[in-house]
Amino acid sequence: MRRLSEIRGAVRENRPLIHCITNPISINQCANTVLAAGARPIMAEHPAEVDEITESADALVLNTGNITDVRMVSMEISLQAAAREGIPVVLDAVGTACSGLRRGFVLKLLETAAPAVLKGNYSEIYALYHAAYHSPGVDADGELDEATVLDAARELAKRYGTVVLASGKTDIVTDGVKTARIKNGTPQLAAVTGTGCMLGVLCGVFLSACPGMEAASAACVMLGVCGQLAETEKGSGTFMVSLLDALSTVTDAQLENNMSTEETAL
Ligand SMILES: Nc1ncnc2c1ncn2[C@@H]1O[C@H](COP(=O)(O)OP(=O)(O)OP(=O)(O)O)[C@@H](O)[C@H]1O
Ligand SMILES: Cc1ncsc1CCO
Repeated sequence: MRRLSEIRGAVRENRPLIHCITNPISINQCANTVLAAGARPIMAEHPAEVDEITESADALVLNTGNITDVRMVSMEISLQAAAREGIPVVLDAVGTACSGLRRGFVLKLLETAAPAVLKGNYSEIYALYHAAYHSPGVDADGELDEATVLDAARELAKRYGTVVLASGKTDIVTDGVKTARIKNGTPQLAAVTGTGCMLGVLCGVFLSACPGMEAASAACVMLGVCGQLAETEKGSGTFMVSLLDALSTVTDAQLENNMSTEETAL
């Protein structure tokens, strides 16, 4: 992986604009995550303005956590604008394991234009590969093992010509040939809502500075290490505040010293 310090330095210098069409559950913590990383968020979603806004952005993040008719139209318009202008896209496939509507919509977007990064938790990525798989809710099904998800992620990466990020206890990032496993993190990240969405916007931030494999791996290291630094016995509220504190204050040395990654080429 290119040095995380170089990627972060480029972000802080360029202050990229990150257009996010996302869900109201985690929208505020996502905007703050983008700011903490040194970039600028814009969370616009009106269909009549998103073409213009995507056109002026440095990366686009589409998150299906709370799709509505309006957001679906806006995401299609923005995806077309990004493809036309060569703007990198993260497609965060939230809820694809629990809803046929979302699954069909994400597959349609994937056919329209390959995103730089296709992201989801283990269940969401597996559901995009295996049509019959279903799991209730937006959290990952604890029964899915890493090897099974890695196979699905590799196949999806090859099929759509994208980088796939499957998040979980060990995050998997693959382009279908090379694979990175990031072992940073804490179970507290899964005990508060929206940390997967935060991971998605961090991918968008880093995509403005480097290609998909590096951007997705850097995002996993950043969120995972900051989660470790934020660990607390006080509870979920304090953890979320400490996580944002860590995202905005973490040093390159802390990231280098705490990162736990393995890279393999098939
Ligand atoms: N058991 C765990 N141990 C360590 N880190 C974890 C664990 N579970 C999840 N994480 C980390 O939490 C972050 C979010 O991943 P997760 O797979 O929980 O997302 P998600 O299910 O999409 O979350 P949400 O739906 O709440 O946005 C990632 O950085 C991941 O590495
Ligand atoms: C709880 C929840 N429901 C839809 S999106 C979301 C935030 C985490 O994905």
